[in-house]
Amino acid sequence: MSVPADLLALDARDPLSYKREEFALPDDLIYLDGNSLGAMPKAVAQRLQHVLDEEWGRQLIRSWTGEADWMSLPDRVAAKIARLVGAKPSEVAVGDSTSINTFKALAAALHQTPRKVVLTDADNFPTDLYMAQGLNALLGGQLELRRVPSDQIAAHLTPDVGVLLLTEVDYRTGRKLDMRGLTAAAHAQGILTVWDLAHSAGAFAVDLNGCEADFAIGCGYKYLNGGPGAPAFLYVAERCHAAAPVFLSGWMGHADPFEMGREYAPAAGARRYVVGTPTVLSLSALDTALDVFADVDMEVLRQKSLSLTDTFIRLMQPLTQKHPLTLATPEAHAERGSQVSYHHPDAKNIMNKLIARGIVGDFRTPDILRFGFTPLYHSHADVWRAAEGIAEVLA
Ligand SMILES: Cc1ncc(COP(=O)(O)O)c(C=O)c1O
Ligand SMILES: Nc1ccccc1C(=O)C[C@H](N)C(=O)O
Repeated sequence: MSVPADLLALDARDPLSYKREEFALPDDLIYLDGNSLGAMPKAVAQRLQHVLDEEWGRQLIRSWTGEADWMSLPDRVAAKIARLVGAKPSEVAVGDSTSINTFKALAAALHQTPRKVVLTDADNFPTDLYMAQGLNALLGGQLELRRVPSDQIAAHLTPDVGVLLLTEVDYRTGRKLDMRGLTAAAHAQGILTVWDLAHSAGAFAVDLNGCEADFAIGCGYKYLNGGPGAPAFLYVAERCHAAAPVFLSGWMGHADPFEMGREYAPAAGARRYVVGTPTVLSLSALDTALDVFADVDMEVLRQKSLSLTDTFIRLMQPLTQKHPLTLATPEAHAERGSQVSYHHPDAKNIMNKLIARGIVGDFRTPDILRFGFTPLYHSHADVWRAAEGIAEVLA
């Protein structure tokens, strides 16, 4: 069997098809895991070679301030991410991991309210829960981490809740929450919001300012393609800066680090949330990876993402009749991120077989088969080939 004509026609008029060329991806692989580790933009290799040979190798310490200007690299990367998440450049700080930024955001948010309850999704990504637990230990156990199923969040926005900590797109099911509606409902009860955009940033247009979000965090190595362990980001709405203290007050977030003053004084804007020395190699990789988005209209990207996931769900539908396979991802576009997941009792074994055939997705406990779609490098033909391979493995 070969790729059906209707899918080839969709690919023929795909406005993003030229983007595939910008990525180094093995031809014999259908890589459906850009939601865990994004593929490598080819330009990153050249950029890193330049950083090694010239910026580090020849210019050495002069690169902190010279042409390379490593000191401002976090801010330059922040400006590129800000465009993708609907924020002002001065509201985004780049560096550290998502986990650490979750700690910064949660600590700063809790400081702005006398309330002690953190409301979260019971199935939130583990690190979000763990960071809240660690912060609670630091605060002497005064917090209550209240976990409820995601469809009951709205009903639990009660006046004792101080902070709402949510991941916009669920890493297991791919279900997308209504960030605008939940943020407004939280604010109506005097609750601050911390949104984890790990599976949102770079997957579709995020509108933090439009949603009046207070705090957000996100990953650099998933849909932003910044490479393994890429720096993460923290968003703090401008109106929260004055009241959001910098607890991890490192010298690189100081207003004038080389003044070497004895007292901490925050830098302007979100730069204050940068802690220590910028990780230049990984920041450089992320900086160049973000250039892939420079000419991309995020609405066009979203339309293609939905077309890919719609196609996958349609092609998989007959398999759900024949096998103990059930769709875990909402079919409504407004409730879907850029991944599609299924429950299957033998999910782990099936995913291992798929990976052995070059169809790379994820198994997630307890029974989830997860497939991530990346409009920058997937075609509808890839979706069809993936579904064919899955059908053969299930058979
Ligand atoms: C929702 C979510 N938050 C956070 C993380 C990861 O955080 P970190 O980069 O600190 O490992 C992930 C994935 O690893 C994730 O899916
Ligand atoms: N950072 C990683 C390191 C190793 C293996 C996976 C990850 C992931 O990012 C997993 C991802 N957060 C997920 O949604 O499952």
